[in-house]
Amino acid sequence: MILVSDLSKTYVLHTQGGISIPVFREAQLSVEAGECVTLHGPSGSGKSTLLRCLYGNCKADAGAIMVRHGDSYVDVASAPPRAIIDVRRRSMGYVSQFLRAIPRVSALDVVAEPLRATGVGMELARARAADLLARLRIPERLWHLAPATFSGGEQQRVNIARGFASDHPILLLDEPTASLDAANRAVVVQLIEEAKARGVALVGVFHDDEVREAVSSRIVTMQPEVSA
Ligand SMILES: Nc1ncnc2c1ncn2[C@@H]1O[C@H](COP(=O)(O)OP(=O)(O)OP(=O)(O)O)[C@@H](O)[C@H]1O
Repeated sequence: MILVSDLSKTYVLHTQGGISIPVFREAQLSVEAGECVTLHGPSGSGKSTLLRCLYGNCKADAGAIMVRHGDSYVDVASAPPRAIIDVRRRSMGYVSQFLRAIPRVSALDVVAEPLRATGVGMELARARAADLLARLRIPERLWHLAPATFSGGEQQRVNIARGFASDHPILLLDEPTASLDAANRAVVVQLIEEAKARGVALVGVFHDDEVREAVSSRIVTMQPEVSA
């Protein structure tokens, strides 16, 4: 589902004297349907940067990121924005650490939106959204409110529900359980297991050792690059 080859990334801090921060060099990664590959390594080793490159949010300097999109592949590292938007709509979801709350849109519709974008009717999309919000223990009285005023943990759970509501065959998870309690972490582990069973290819970063052990089909270790 994903094939990363020879991917290199160095950040250049143009506003700070052009200092270079090498993050990874000629990184390789492949992810099959039905597995959850975990990126693991010390803080600063580039886990989030690699996830952002996979999603097309961060431009690599060299290399390719072939992502399965319908019957063909798109190289996210070089594709035009229009192609990346289509990959995100139909093939690849992303659960970031923080919810980007949209003013005045209810939690239910925030969660239903990715499904609506793939052509699913409002009623079905909202029913699926309600099911996920209930599983993630968001009280029903909050479903019709915009999540901007929700607690950090509630916002994160809405974000997770949004990621898992869609039927994307690829899902990227950037520390989805960072501010959750044990009961909610267990729900996320369950959702990941169900996604694997449906054949979804997942790539994730999990700081929680127990969650990482529970969900990982494979663990890929990343090491910080040393400046030349
Ligand atoms: N937007 C950016 N501009 C410049 N440098 C950045 C940027 N984002 C990350 N970095 C640098 O790149 C390196 C890798 O950061 P990244 O966030 O990918 O690491 P990580 O392994 O996810 O870390 P953590 O476990 O702490 O979240 C770090 O040294 C960081 O300072």
